[in-house]
Amino acid sequence: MQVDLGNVLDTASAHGVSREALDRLDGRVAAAHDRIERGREAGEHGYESLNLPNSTDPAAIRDAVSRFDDPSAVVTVGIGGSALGAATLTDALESDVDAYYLDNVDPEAVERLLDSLDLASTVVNVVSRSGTTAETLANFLVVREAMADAGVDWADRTFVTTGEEGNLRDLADQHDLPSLPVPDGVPGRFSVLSTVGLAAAALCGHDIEAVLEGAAAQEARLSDSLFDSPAYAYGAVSYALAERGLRQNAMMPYAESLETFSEWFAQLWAESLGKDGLGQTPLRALGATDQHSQLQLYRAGPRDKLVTLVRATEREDVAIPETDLDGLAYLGGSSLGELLDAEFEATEASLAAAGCPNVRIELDRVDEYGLGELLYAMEAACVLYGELASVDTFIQPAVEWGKRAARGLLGGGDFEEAEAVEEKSRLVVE
Ligand SMILES: O=P(O)(O)OC[C@H]1O[C@](O)(CO)[C@@H](O)[C@@H]1O
Repeated sequence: MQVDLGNVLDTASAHGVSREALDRLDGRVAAAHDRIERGREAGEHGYESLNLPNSTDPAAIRDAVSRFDDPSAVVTVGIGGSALGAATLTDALESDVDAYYLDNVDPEAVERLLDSLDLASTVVNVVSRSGTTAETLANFLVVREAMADAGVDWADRTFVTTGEEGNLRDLADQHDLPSLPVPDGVPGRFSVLSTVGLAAAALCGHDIEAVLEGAAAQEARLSDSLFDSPAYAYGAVSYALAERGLRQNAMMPYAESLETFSEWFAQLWAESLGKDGLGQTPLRALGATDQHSQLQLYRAGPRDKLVTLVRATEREDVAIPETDLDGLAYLGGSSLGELLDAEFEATEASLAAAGCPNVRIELDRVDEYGLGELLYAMEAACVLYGELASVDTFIQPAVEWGKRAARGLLGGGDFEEAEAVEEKSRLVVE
């Protein structure tokens, strides 16, 4: 995996992040790296996430899921970090096992999915670090009843990943369900390289060892200089641009297989760095598709964005047939992959020509190893950004208000937030 900052330097006159500015910042990167390494050594909350390539035991995961041989489908019931990491892996990789995610409580979508499945050959993979998340537990209760109604022994088809305490742990112990622990010190959004993200991947037959090897390769590149570590180069330049007002980051992979990766990145970047009025808002885009929807804004709208372009340099390809249609000869005989690469490079240059900084991230392939590299590098980039911005990267207190309000509205307790919902002003125009 490589990170190319060239277009940031080429647009320095528009935002000030020049080579000299990066050289000055590199001193702070060294201090931040030192802090991160001390946190990793001590197994501190959050920093422990960066030890996962070496601490996760793929054999234990394989052993735990081995009872489910040859499922037709795996339904992961989890939300946020308890779904997005696994989904990034299974949505990017091919498998004979269909992987689905119940990471929302939309009744129509849940019913549609359950009606479409052969529940007798489906594995239900319930994941919750806290074991108390309302959406996850509600969905699981619905899935469990659907299985019972279909005459399927749900306890025989359910696998759990959760903490030592919580409703889900109680339920797993009560019914002696096969389970895996979530690792200590690893926040949800940093848990893809653990039992949380890898159980579903193992159930779908993916090479989870290769995912960890790719991650370990980027772990080995962490150093006290951004010029030696692709992860730190990305984290440092994103921070430096945000400090200069570019507080939006459009993650734009040029691979359909990486679309879910952008969702995973959005949680990582938003929930980790969105604090104290700071942060960098992640935008989700897809190349080449969003050249035809969002690029106008990126080039000619507010000068407040970094665009991150991601691609794989090796992939399957499809030839474009020769044609005698007028004006299309330039396409005939080339391939969709060549066209996609031309679009990628043209968009990169078009952004730079408009003074919009962009970073190129290149993987060899979208495979287990490449995904391991990418996921780990983005996590390390986020941790470094958090250090440079002096925010607590590993907490997310702002999400609790809404949870209390929703619970109060459902009679799950006396929460002042629920009252605030009731007191909302109304100016309805219809
Ligand atoms: O794994 P859990 O505890 O169910 O939490 C799910 C998600 O909800 C959050 O706590 C936010 O509400 C995320 O940080 C987390 O990834």
